[in-house]
Amino acid sequence: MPDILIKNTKVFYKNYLQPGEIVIEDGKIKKIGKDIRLSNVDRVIDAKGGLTIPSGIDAHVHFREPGLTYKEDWFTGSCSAAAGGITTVIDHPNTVPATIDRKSFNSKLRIARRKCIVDFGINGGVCKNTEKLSELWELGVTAFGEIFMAESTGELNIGSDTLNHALEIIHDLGAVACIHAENESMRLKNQKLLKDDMSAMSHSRERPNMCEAVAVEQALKMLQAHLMRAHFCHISTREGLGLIRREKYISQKSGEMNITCEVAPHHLFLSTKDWDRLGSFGKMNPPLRDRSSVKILLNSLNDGTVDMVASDHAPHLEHEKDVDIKSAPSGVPGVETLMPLMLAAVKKNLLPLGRMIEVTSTNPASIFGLDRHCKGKFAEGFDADLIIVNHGEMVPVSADNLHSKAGWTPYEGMDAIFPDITISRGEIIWDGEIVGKRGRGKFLPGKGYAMDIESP
Ligand SMILES: NC(=O)N[C@@H](CC(=O)O)C(=O)O
Ligand SMILES: [Zn+2]
Ligand SMILES: [Zn+2]
Repeated sequence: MPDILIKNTKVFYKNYLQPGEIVIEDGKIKKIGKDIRLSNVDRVIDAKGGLTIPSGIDAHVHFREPGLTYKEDWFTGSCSAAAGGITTVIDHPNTVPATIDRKSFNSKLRIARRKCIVDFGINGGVCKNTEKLSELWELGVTAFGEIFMAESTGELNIGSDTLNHALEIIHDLGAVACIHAENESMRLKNQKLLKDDMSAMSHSRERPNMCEAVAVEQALKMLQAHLMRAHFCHISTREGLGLIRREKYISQKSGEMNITCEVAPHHLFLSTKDWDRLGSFGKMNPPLRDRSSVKILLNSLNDGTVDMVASDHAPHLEHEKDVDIKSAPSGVPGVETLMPLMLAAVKKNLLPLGRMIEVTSTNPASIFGLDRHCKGKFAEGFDADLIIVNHGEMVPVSADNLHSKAGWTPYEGMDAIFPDITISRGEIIWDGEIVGKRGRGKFLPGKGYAMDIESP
């Protein structure tokens, strides 16, 4: 018997927004159609004329567990995801311990399996552990990285020799390298020059546009040498993006390389203008950028140069952030507001709904191989990972309504459209409150997974 029939809804199907109905059975989309008559179904959801679209896949979160659970843990992080319409996350390795070998990977996996309410992948860390990368790959990491070219939370940054060596190994494994591109020596120089500048804006100056662009260029040179594919995390500048655009154009012609990139919502919806309002709460890496980069990021999301949006959900507590700009940790929470901000952007005609679905679901699934787990496609036979947006009205973001342990948001008061219902593999996990069970989230192993290697 089918589990759910969603009726009286609009779907984005075959490139059109059209009235439709969806039947869900055994966690999968069984049928998409119109006027579907079912004699027997467990539950009928009346979407009241609202939208039903794919839920989000957030390929860049820091859920902080193990080690930093006072900031976030797999349960609170995943509740935050569910309430914001995200049903798959990929966790990044700068936890304590960092996810850099069998032991740390297995312990993170055990915790996530016990606590996570959405489906998840785990990325492998890259530091001096180059001899451990193949074992991490076989354990089922989704991808490698973020690989830190400059200092950020967790001190996992590596020099160019190690990076080059690691890229070679990752290429041989057939895995994807995710790169945090900022140039460390330029940052260090600026840090010295700016040591007495206590303005919040000094963080943007310490890591200027060129700091990203130079690192992107360095990384691209290495990738060219290995003829390998890679993914750039949170690209934030017109200069960095310009280099990626050029590379994409050339490699598309030759078919030799395949570069993808993401932008973070804080680089799309905030800018250096927000330093005044946010102070040290606006500190993240790469930093807030001026309006000219912000505009280009949005255009590039529309024209296809930017492949996806990922939150870089990096929670720190209020009291940790509420200190001077130099002492504050970098990072802002964002997994719960990613889809709501994007839906509001669609409503404001900043991008079409179809493109939003591509950059929040289709593309992250294909880039990180989650399509083999039936993710990222609104089609019969694929996982029923959906959000229902009944009302679709714009509401101001309020930290009081969010589920992260961070307890604050850089988007306070900004327009957003939150999902009324989030469905993960056919189960309602959010309907105004969290109803998904702790530990229901499924581990989605990467392509290198050799099942027998994992310890019990
Ligand atoms: N973005 C940040 O400023 N911080 C991230 C790490 C990172 O993505 O660089 C964190 O984990 O806190
Ligand atoms: Zn980063
Ligand atoms: Zn990050």
